[in-house]
Amino acid sequence: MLEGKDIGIKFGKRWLYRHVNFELKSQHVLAVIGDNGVGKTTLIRAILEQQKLTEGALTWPDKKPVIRYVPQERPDAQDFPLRISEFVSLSFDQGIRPWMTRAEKDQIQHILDDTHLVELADQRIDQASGGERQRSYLAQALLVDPGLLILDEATANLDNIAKYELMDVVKHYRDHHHLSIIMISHDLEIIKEYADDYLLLKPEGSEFGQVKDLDVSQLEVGNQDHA
Ligand SMILES: Nc1ncnc2c1ncn2[C@@H]1O[C@H](COP(=O)(O)OP(=O)(O)OP(=O)(O)O)[C@@H](O)[C@H]1O
Repeated sequence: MLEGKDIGIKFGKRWLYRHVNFELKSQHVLAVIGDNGVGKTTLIRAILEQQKLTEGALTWPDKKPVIRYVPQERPDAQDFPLRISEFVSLSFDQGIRPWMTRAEKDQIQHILDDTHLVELADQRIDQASGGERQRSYLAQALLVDPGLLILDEATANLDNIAKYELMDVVKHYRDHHHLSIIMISHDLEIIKEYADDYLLLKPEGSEFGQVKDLDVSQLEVGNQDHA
């Protein structure tokens, strides 16, 4: 669904990387990995058309899908005393209509159910736990039924139970809603469990392949569990 061909990004005189090649297959999970500062988020910004490539191209062989981006933390979510159900519903474009239709309410209910948030629907998001907040960001992203979901270190601050809970929801949507996923992660266990392919970014030459063939010895030791 997405092809990156000979991508290079340069800031000033410094190349972050050159000759980056990868492919995101439909309903696959692509893990983008690499050391801190190598340019993982910059590549995501390029996919979101917020960053120009210096060379190479990103192409969508079919129609470009609806894309939703889930970051590690959303400081804006903390600024308003919204209930989780209200936060999730912000994805709807209601225009000037202040109420939700029956169909929209049903969709919210469905997504809250899938993300295990039904009992927390009236909880304020600024008072929710890290795992509950991440599931709320995910629910908001999934509400519009995207074709591509981008997770930017979405599990980095979560404990073992919460991160597997979150990724199981993502996996369910991948399997049942024709969803493809790009995830930035430093967590090798999560990558091995949930990702199909990997793109290892390195200034001296990037590598794309299947996770089952990933040689973990070349990754920075101790970098797995933090952002
Ligand atoms: N607009 C910009 N102008 C100049 N330099 C930039 C710009 N955007 C990013 N950089 C630099 O590019 C490098 C890569 O940043 P990026 O955030 O993409 O790395 P990352 O791999 O996501 O890092 P981390 O794992 O720490 O989140 C950094 O050195 C950053 O300072």
